[in-house]
Amino acid sequence: MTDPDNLNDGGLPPTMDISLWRTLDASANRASEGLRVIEDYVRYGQNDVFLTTELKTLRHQLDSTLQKFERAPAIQSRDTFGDVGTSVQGKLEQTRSGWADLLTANFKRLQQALRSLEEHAKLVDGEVAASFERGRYLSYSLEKMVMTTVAASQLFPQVSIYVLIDGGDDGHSFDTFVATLVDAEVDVIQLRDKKLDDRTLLARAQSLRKRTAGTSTKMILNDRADLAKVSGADGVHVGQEELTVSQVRSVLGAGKLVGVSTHSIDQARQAVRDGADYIGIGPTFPSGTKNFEAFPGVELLREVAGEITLPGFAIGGIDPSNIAEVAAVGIRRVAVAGSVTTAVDPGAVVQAMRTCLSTGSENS
Ligand SMILES: Cc1ncc(COP(=O)(O)OP(=O)(O)O)c(N)n1
Ligand SMILES: Cc1ncsc1CCOP(=O)(O)O
Ligand SMILES: [Mg+2]
Repeated sequence: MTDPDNLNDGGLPPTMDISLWRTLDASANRASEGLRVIEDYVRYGQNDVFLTTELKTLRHQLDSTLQKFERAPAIQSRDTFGDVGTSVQGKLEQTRSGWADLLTANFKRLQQALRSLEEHAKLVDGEVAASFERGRYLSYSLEKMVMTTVAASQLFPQVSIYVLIDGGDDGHSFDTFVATLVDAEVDVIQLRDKKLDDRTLLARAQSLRKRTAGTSTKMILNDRADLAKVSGADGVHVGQEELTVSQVRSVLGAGKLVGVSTHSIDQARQAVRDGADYIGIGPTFPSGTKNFEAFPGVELLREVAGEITLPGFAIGGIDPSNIAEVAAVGIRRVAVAGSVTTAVDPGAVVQAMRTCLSTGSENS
C-alpha cells in the first residue's frame, strides 16, 4: 500500500492526502452500515439463512479489502462536525415507505460507497480498487436475490396450493375444470402438456388466461416461454435442463414469474442466485404423473425450509394422506397434479390440503 505521506509524489494537490483519507473513511463506514441494515433485515426480518450467509461473504470481502488501509490515519482524518454533508440532508432520508424502499435505499448506499471507494482507491492502489469493484458487482447480484425474495414472498401466500393440469380431452372440459379450480381459489395453475400440438396448446393457454384473468389464481406455463408470451401468462416453469431464468426473462420481459425445479439444496441455492421467483422442490413421493428414479423426499424439503425463504413448492405424489409430512418439515406450499385432477371433488381436495397446511394436522 502506498504511504499516505507520499501521496503528493504523484502530483496530487497538497490537501489530497487528508481529503482522500476522509473520503475512504466515510465511504467505508457508509458501505459497512448499508450492508449491515440489509443483513439485519434478511437475518431478523426474514430468517433467511442462505441470504444472510451470502451477505456475510460480501461483508468479509469488504472487511479484508479495507484492512489493507491503515485504520489510524483514516480515523484521525475524521471530522464529523466539519463535514458539510451532515447538515445537508433531504427530508426523504428520514422516512421509508416500506421494506422494499428501505432495502433499495441501503443497497444504493452500499453501491455508491463501493464506487467511491473504488474510484478513490485508484489513486492509491489498483488492486485494492479492483477488489472494491468486485464487491460492487457482488452487491448487484445480492440486490437481485434479496429484492426478488422479498417481492416473491409477498406474491405467494404463506399457504399455497399450486395445481398442474394437462390440456384435457377437449377445450370445453378443460375450461370447465379450470373454472372449478379457480372457484376453489387455487393459487397457481400450471398448464403442463407434453403431447398437444403447439396450436392446440396455445388455445388451451388462451382459455386458461381468460378464466384466470382478474382472479387470485396465477397462470403458469410449463417449459414454453414462447407460448407464455403469446398467451399473456403470468410466468413460466423451467427444469434444470431447460431455459435459464435470464433466458426466460429475455423472452417474457420484466414483471413475469419464473419458477425453477430443484432436486438438491445446491440447486435450490443456485435458483435463488439466478433470481427465480419460486422453486419446485422434489420429487417428494412417488408420482402417478411422472416417473422418477430418485426421491430427495421430505429430507430435502426440511433442508430447504431451514435456509431458504424464496417461496418453495413441494412437488411429487402429494395428496391429503401425506401432506402432513410436508407441513411437518416447515413447507406450507405444495404443487400437485394427480391428487386434484383425478379427484371426484377437486375443490374438496384442495380445501382439505389447505386446511392441513394451515393447521399442520393430518387430514386423510
Ligand atoms: C412447480 C413445479 N415444480 C417442478 C416441476 C417439474 O419441472 P421439470 O423438472 O422441468 O419437469 P417437467 O414438468 O417439464 O416434466 C414442475 N413442472 N412444476
Ligand atoms: C411434473 C412433476 N415434477 C416433479 S413431480 C411432478 C408431477 C407432480 O404430479 P403428482 O402430484 O401427480 O405427483
Ligand atoms: Mg420442464
